[in-house]
Amino acid sequence: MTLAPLDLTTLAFTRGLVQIILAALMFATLRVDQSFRGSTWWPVGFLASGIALVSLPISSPEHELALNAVNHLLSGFAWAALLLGFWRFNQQGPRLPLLALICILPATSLALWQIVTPNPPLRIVTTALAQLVGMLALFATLSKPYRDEMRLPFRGIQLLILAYLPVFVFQYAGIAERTFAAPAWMGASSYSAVFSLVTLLFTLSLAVSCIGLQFLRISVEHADRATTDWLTGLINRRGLNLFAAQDDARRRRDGGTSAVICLDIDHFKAVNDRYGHASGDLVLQCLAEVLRNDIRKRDIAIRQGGEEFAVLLVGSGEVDAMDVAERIRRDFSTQRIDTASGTIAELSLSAGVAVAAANRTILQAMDLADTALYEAKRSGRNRVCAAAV
Ligand SMILES: Nc1nc2c(ncn2[C@@H]2O[C@H](COP(=O)(O)OP(=O)(O)OP(=O)(O)O)[C@@H](O)[C@H]2O)c(=O)[nH]1
Repeated sequence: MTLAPLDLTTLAFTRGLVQIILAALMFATLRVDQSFRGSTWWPVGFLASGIALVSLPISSPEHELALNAVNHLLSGFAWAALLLGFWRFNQQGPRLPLLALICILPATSLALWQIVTPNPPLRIVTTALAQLVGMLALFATLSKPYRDEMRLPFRGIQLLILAYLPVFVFQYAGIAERTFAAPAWMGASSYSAVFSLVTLLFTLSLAVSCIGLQFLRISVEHADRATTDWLTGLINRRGLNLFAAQDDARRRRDGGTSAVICLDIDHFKAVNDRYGHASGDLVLQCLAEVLRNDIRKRDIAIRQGGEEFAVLLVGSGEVDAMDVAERIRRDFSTQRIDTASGTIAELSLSAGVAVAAANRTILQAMDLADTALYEAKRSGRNRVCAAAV
């Protein structure tokens, strides 16, 4: 049994059309994302590669150079655009020398063909090299996802590249050496047709992965926003519940304590009344910054709402928590905030501290810290009180 030879040019044209349709689909679906991180370069890459393939069957002796140029330059640019998209998506800066190499290789191939000597193997190797460099650079980029949620899909695309790479190398090395190692039951042109179809599958999977990644990013950012306070960038009350549950589980498992500090700006209403609501917002942002500076990386600063804040000190006890609360109180009191209505000075806050242990959850400790905070307000403000045990 042998497979009937397939028309390779028609297959390449079909692949090109599919890529153009995929690019249009990407543009349409990814328009929902306002930041367009990565997304604009991805469809640009698929579009460029699609146009290069669609131009293959066009035969016009007087425009041969132009057609060759379109085909070569676009295929290099397509990989450069795809890579740029992944770098932007992964929050990495562009590596310009690598991009230049990917664009220059097919151009060199074209120049050699047109100016030096038409040499089919050299032309194929040089052009394929650009795609190979692009693929390897993409593989390397996917090894370092910008956040944990992307690890699994990135691994998936790496596997895709690993599966496609041998087919790619085998095909181009075979053509270049003119030693086509197609199996006996499959004619040489059938093998090329299989290669073409595998390439189509690879391209399709890559395009679907790009769309999937973009939607994953949007949903991850929505989830972030749901647990983040928009004004200060701190964790909000909903986020606190998640971290509190995690910390409770950790302490049940490993023992030890964690501490919470509840904080409330003193006479904040007077600040709003005197300097305006926008200036009040600056004070809230200023306290958020003080909190960020005064706690460790593993601790969590929370804006509970209004001018009420909290800090979860993971693995800490009361003595440490009292020190941190005192430091925050002191640092906040030295802040000066310039506003259109004058400089806001004499800022102060009150704080209450409590400890969560095996028999007390973070949220129960928060209630106790709140009572201690009330005590601090009642006894004159601008002070830190520990919860009565
Ligand atoms: N600028 C600004 N003000 C807010 C925001 N959320 C709540 N507030 C204001 O915070 C003020 C809280 O006032 P109070 O609860 O009376 O507390 P206070 O004036 O700080 O008094 P004490 O806590 O007793 O020292 C109110 O005037 C609210 O309008 C916000 O997001 N931005």
